[in-house]
This record gives sequence, C-alpha cells and structure tokens, in this order.
Amino acid sequence: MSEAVIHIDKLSKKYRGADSFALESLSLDIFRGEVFGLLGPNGAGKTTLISILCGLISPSYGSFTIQGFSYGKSATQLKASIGIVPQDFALYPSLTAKENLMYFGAMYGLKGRHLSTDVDHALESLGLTAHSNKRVETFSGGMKRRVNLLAAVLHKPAVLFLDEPTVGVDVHSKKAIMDYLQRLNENGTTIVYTSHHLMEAQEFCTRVGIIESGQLWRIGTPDSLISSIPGAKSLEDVFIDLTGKGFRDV
Ligand SMILES: Nc1ncnc2c1ncn2[C@@H]1O[C@H](COP(=O)(O)OP(=O)(O)OP(=O)(O)O)[C@@H](O)[C@H]1O
Repeated sequence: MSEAVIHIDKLSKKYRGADSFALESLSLDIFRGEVFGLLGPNGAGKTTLISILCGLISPSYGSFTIQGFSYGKSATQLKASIGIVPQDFALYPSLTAKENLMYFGAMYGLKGRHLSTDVDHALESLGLTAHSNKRVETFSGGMKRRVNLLAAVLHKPAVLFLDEPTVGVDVHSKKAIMDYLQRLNENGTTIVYTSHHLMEAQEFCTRVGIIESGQLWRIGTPDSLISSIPGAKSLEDVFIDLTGKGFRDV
C-alpha cells in the first residue's frame, strides 16, 4: 500500500446557526498518486470538506494532515504542498491572463525570469498563448476555468484540490482540462476533485468516495462500486441507488 498523503480523522463541521452537521465524523485516507473523486448530491458536504482541507474554513471537530503537515504546527509547509482550484473564479478580471498568473506565482514566492517563462509555458499547455495579454474579463467561461487551473499549479503542488473544475465549460475546454489533469497526475500530482459529472469521474478517478449528509457512504474504485450494486452498469446507477431518486437541488 502506498503512503497516505492526506489523512483525515473524524472531521466534523457545523456552520454557525445550522441545525445539523455539514460534515459528520468523516475519516478518510487518500494515497499518493491517486485521483480521488468526491461525489455526492447538492448539499452533501463536498465543498465543506475541500474548504477545510484547503484551510479556507476551520473544522468544528476532528483533525487532518497533508503530507504529514497540519495547519497548526506546519501551516507554511502545508500551504506550499497544495494547490486549490475553487468553484468560483479566483481571478482578477481587469488583469490579463499573464498578469493574473504572474501575480499568483509571486504569491507562492516564485519570481523573476523563471516565473515569466513558467507562466508562458503554462499558458501554452492549455492553449492560451494567443490570449495571454488579453484581460480575463473578456474570456469565455472555459478560458477562465483554464486560467483558474493554471493559477493553482504554478508552484507545482504535491496535492491539487479542484471543486467542479469543468462546470459550465464546453466540450473542447473540458477535454483540454481533463487531459491536462491527467498529465499532472502522471507526473506525480495527487488529485482530489468534486464533480457532478459521474461519467467523467468514472473515467478519470482511481477511487471515489460517495458523500451524503456529511458522511462517507461508500468508497472504492469505480469498478468495485459498480459491481457492488446488483444490475449497476455505471457510477450513475450506483449513485442513484445510494442517494435515491428525489431532487436535491430544490
Ligand atoms: N457558509 C455556510 N453557512 C451555513 N451553511 C452552509 C454554508 N456552506 C454550506 N452550508 C450547508 O452545509 C451543507 C453542505 O454544503 P456543501 O456546500 O459542502 O455541499 P456540496 O456537497 O458541496 O454541495 P454542491 O454540490 O451543491 O456544491 C449544506 O446543507 C449547505 O447548505
């Protein structure tokens, strides 16, 4: 068994004023080199879990480490180990794509000619060279998603967290993003991502966890989960079987 790069121990979160827990005593190990998919219906707790792991919000109870680092004792090392691609764009609309990436690179302590060259390579790798000096506010949703992704990986993090990286993008941008993530993973980056695209998760993830009501209901490879439900042919069948057919986005 390879090394657990993320170790989560009984993590719980109750938001201020909420009646119930958004996350309830969730324990999980994610191993180096995995592509781990967090799946679950609206309101299941996926963003809450990722937000805690990224240090954006604090847990109510429980603890976790990433590469052995925690926010209490080794916050600097932990932050240097992770990249975060949030659901909402974390970009400056009036800056160009290159200026945005130079800014985010500098925030991670990268500088000088190396940074400028790295940014140019990054833009090229996601087909954005011709647009590098255009303001981000003029970009399509798919182009913004690609810049958003590059901003999170300039410092070459060991672990990359993505919250719905392909939401609202067209088929070409989606393929470019997924191919890019695949290459990052092949080069050693551990990926943890949330998605509502179950087919995409089935193809992309080495393991998935299905979250419902703040708890981890099932965990396994896509194939093992599919074969655990009689008659299931896809992760979508597993998902519907476990979480029911009722609407969750009301
Ligand atoms: N800032 C907040 N304050 C209070 N409650 C919150 C807050 N953020 C999330 N919640 C609640 O916590 C629960 C989990 O929400 P969360 O956003 O983590 O779910 P999710 O699985 O990411 O959903 P989605 O797929 O819709 O993004 C939900 O009941 C949600 O309403």
